[in-house]
Amino acid sequence: AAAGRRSAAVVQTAGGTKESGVKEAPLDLNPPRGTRDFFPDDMRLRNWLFDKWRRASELYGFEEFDAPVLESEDLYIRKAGEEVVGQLYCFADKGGRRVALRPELTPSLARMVLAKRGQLNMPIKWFAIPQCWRYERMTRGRRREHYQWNCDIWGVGEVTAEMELLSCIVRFFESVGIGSDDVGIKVNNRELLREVLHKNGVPDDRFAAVCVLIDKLEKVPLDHLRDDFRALGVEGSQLDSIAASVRADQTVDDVAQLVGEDSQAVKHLRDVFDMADAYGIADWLVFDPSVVRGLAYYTGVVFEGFDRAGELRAICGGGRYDTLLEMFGGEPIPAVGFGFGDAVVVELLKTKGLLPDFADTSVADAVVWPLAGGDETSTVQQAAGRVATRLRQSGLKTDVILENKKSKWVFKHAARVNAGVLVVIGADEVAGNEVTAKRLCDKEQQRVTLDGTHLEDLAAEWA
Ligand SMILES: OCc1cccc(Br)n1
Repeated sequence: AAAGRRSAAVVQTAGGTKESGVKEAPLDLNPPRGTRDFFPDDMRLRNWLFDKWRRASELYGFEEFDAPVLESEDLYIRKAGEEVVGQLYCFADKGGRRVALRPELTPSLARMVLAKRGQLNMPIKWFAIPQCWRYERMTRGRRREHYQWNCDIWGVGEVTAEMELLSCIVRFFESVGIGSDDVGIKVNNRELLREVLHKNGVPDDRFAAVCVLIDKLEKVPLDHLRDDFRALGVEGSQLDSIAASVRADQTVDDVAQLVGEDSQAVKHLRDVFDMADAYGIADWLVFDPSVVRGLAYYTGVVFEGFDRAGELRAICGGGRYDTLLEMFGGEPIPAVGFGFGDAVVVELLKTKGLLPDFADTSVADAVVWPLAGGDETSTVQQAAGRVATRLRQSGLKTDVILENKKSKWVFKHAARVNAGVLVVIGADEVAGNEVTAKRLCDKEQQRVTLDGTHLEDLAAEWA
């Protein structure tokens, strides 16, 4: 098709292809707006991050799962005014079905649990690293996709589930060199807000939508949201009292005075902080009654990782969502989980000088170089294929020089892929059923017979 753009455009039609002679616009070489290409250097960092996420998950006994990136739009139709729903990347497919690129993973997980209800060993401790999507007007220049590490525990109503998740997050941070002086985790309990709403006469069916608005208070002044609160029937002194209850500068004792020490919400919060020491995460946790997170379905403890320098957006977040299955017509199962995006944490690692250095990545242990170009090209290239196959079967990452290259190029390439040994095969070597192995760190070399496993042994030693 690119060739077609240079001469005459070749277009695919129902009856095949035809020359149209019409010059098409040059192909846009950028990825679609808001998306990223991952060239090998980018992929090395992504794989490194995902590996750290996977190791933390497996350390805590989570099992990996996944679901389609494309889901029925119905999974995300919620009326609480959430940003993630307002930015749904949705469309009608060729069958006229309303579908959406998943903006988050939890609804897919809920669908899977409901589908297998009664057949799953509970509790579920599952993790995934899905690519998630949103369709945001690019005026804000933000991404439309990110990879988000998710860990979820289903079937446990106890605070122990929250502790598993919070400490799993901390272990990840520690595994990449981030400490509790760099990052904290704000912890709150939406049940507090529910109790405050009850005290202020706000009907329970307004709870989710009020939480979504309260979440916006972090970025938007209360006066800018009064109309939205009024639309929910929350206004005047009632609103001021609710806004006062979520002020960040309060302790658990302060809110206990507000809602009563016998409050379940206060008890659950105290349990989290009381257990934090046992999990080695007390230094990381900060009570913050202003944190409610932006998802409508959270019902209990919520939490949010933040950089203590206050320069970045939330690093991760999550919470308890005990009634989500009711949204899908099922009997509720207690659940708690978090999402951890791949963007902010990389910014944090950059500012802390903690990004890994991949310069020494071993792309190949050995490079096999057939001295092609003469009458013997085919012979030496076949010999190279046999030698490379033997080395690969012995477990050595092996690259082959695929065309006639000058020595300077070959040595530069071998250095770029950080190979330890160069195996040279010319007509002489073929005739003697040998190869010449060169150790690249000091240029020591040996003629090695291809009989037996001498080559594999030496290459493994020199790789
Ligand atoms: O954090 C909300 C979100 C959802 C999907 C994609 C991106 Br980028 N961000």
